[in-house]
Order: sequence, then structure tokens, then C-alpha cells
Amino acid sequence: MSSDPLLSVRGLKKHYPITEGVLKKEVGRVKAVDGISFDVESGETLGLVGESGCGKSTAATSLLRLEDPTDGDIVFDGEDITEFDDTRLKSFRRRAQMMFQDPSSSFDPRMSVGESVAEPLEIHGMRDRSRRRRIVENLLERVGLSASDFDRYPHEFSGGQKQRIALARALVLNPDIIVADEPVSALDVSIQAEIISLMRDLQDEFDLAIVFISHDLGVVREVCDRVAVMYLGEIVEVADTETLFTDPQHPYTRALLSSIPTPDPTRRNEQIELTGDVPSPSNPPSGCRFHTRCPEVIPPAEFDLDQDEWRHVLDLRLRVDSGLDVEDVRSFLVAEGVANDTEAVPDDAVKRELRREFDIPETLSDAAAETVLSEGLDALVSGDHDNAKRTLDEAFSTVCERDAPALETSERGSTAACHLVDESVTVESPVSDD
Ligand SMILES: Nc1ncnc2c1ncn2[C@@H]1O[C@H](COP(=O)(O)OP(=O)(O)OP(=O)(O)O)[C@@H](O)[C@H]1O
Repeated sequence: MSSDPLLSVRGLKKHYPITEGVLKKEVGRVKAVDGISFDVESGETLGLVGESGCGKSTAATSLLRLEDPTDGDIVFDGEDITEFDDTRLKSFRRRAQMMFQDPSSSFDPRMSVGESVAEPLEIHGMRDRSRRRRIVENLLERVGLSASDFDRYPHEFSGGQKQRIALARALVLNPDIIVADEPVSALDVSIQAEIISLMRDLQDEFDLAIVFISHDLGVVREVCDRVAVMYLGEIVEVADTETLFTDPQHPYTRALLSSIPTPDPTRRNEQIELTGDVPSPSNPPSGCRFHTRCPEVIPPAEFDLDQDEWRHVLDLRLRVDSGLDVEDVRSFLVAEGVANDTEAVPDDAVKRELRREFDIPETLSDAAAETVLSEGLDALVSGDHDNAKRTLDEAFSTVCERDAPALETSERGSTAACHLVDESVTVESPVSDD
């Protein structure tokens, strides 16, 4: 028996062109999936999690070649499916099925559910109608419905029942893998539990691998053997489910986990607030893409700033980089009654307001950092934006912005793309006492 994974994805990218004008000139690209790599073993469930828009669905459709990837290899059972012609793609599709979030839109309302579930059999050449019917009736029973449901129509079923039917259709060709995109998100919690338990039973019975896409970390913890966390088109951490939930290595994973509501009010999670907006995948930040929001972003070695202070100074610097306009601050202060017109707003008031807006104290705890910040703010309020930008950029830069961290495996066995993990490998390695 081969020990190779069932599915091995390497450097998968899916970029969508942004076009302009009648000639549809390409003016940019949405890097929806930007170089992700992971393996899926036979019979295992790999979770793919992350905020809305991080590229989970695009990863799903690209890895099944429902849309063609921009780059990367997708090796399924030893063969690279990115090289497949239509015939081989068709036989691959027997073995790799997709399930979607909304069971209602998955069915043709004019077809009986039996016909819908049987359709893939027909497409793949099973001509014998009564044989198809026998197989589907049996499958309907296995997903908790009855054989007599064959002739009923989708509108006669609830959302949960429709998802059972979708599962039957995904299983009808006896696949090796199902990519399930938010399969229970549209369902009530009690129904979710039923579908999850059904998926588990069928997974054992069919020895199925599942790629389980969800933004619901509670469900993921229950269902998945391993979890890959995505941020802005990249995978930032992969680990066994228990390791990921009990000992997350990437600050983004920690922030995601902190947002899971706990039913026990005495054990509230300390929610980690992320600053800044999610950047656009058409222009992702340099280095670690999470550095613009990371609560643990690494400070410059020469300053001794509190982590929070540093985060806020960096937020200000990044806003200056992206063109912060002090005139807007002056206008705001006029509206607040500080002066009658923008020219009359004192510079000190503008600087105070900027510190307030970015949660920066009146004086930073590190004197040298305070000197640079004051210089930068002086330049900014005097209208010398370039000088302000240069001053702040030179002093307040971070390795997280300069270098993209590789997916490193920590001593604890999880793999995270974070400079803190690189460092912990060195810093935390045992040192002798002498
Ligand atoms: N056909 C397309 N053309 C252009 N951009 C697209 C296309 N499909 C997706 N995108 C963009 O790619 C990024 C990733 O989208 P995707 O739907 O894969 O994310 P997601 O993590 O699945 O989000 P959600 O949970 O909301 O479905 C988003 O910025 C989205 O707007």
C-alpha cells in the first residue's frame, strides 16, 4: 500500500483578472488563492477555515478543477489533475465530489430527488434505469430518508433533508473525497448536529476523505482531524485539530479562536480585537499578510514599547503610508467646535486628535520612539507628508512587513507561517546552564 496522501496540493493559485473598459484591459488581479499547499489522507477530514473572503470557496472549486487554477499542482492518487484532458477529468470527477452550502439551489425543482441523485450515474454511463433506481433508493435509506422519497420533489423537503439528499448525490458514484463548502451553515443548530453525525457515519462506511470548509470553528473542532487556517489567500497554520484548538501558534489563529462564543459565562474567552480592515486580495500587504492587523506584530529591536503601544504606532504609520490626510482631521475638529475654520485649528490639537484616534498615549513609554513619533507628527501636521512618511517608515518598521514567513513546523508539531514561530524554534531550544 502506498503511503502517499490521497490528495496533495502544492502552490495552488487562483487569480481573477480585474478588467477595465470595452477592451477588457487587465488592470489588476484578485489573488483569491495565492500559493496554498496541503495534503489530505484517505479517510481523513481536513478543515479549511478563515474569515469570509479569505479564499476558501475558491480553493475548493480550484482544487476540483471546477474552475482552472492559475498555478500549482494538484496530485490526486498519484496523478496531477491540472494536466488532465476532459476525458480524464470526467473520470476524476467520479472520485471527487463537491457539496455546497445551500441545498435548495443544488437541485432542479422539476426533477424528482431520485432523478437528481441518479443523474451522476447516468452521466457516467449507467444506462439501466431500474439499477439506477435500486442504487438511489438504497442510498436514500442510508442517508436517513426512505426509498419512497425517490419520486418526491425538492420543495417537499426541509433544508436538513435536502442536505441529506445532497449527500446521497455526492456519494452515489462512491467517491474517495468530498469537498464540502459550508455544508451545514444554512441549517439550524440541531439539524447541523444530525447532518454532521450522518457525514461521520458515512465517512467511515465509505472510507471517505473530506475537505470541510467552514467559518464555524465549533463545528470544525467537532468534525475535522486536521485544520488549515487561511488568511487572504494563504494558509497560515495547519495542525491536528486538538493541537490547533489547544495550542494555536499563529496570532491569526489565536484571534479566530478567541471569537468562538463559550456557553459557560464563567469561562469567557478573552476576545482578541483585530485592528484595521481586512486588506484587499488584489493588493495584499507585503511580508506576512497579517502584519497590518496582527496583535503580536514584532516591534523593532531598538525600541522597548508595550505590544499594544507598538501596534497602535504601526497602525498610524500604515495609515500615513496609505495617504492619511491631516486636512480631514482639521475638518473633523472644526465640526467638533475646536475652531471656526481648518486653518485656525492648532497643530497641537491635530496631533492630540491623531494620538487619540490611534489609541497612542500622550507620551510613548520609550523615549527614543517618542522622539521619532513626535518628529513624524510634526512633519505631518506641517503638511510635509513625504517627510512624515519617511521618518515613520525608517523607525517603525517590522520584519513581519519585510519578509514573508515560511510555514515552519514548531516543536509542538503544528505548522505556522509566522516569524514568532521561527524565533521560538531558536529561542526556546534547550540551552545549557553553564
Ligand atoms: N469569480 C470571481 N471574480 C473575481 N473575484 C472573485 C471571484 N470569486 C471570488 N472572488 C474574490 O476572491 C476572494 C475570495 O473569495 P472566496 O469566495 O473564495 O472566499 P471565501 O473564504 O470562500 O468567502 P465566503 O466564506 O464569504 O464564501 C474574495 O475577495 C472574492 O471577492
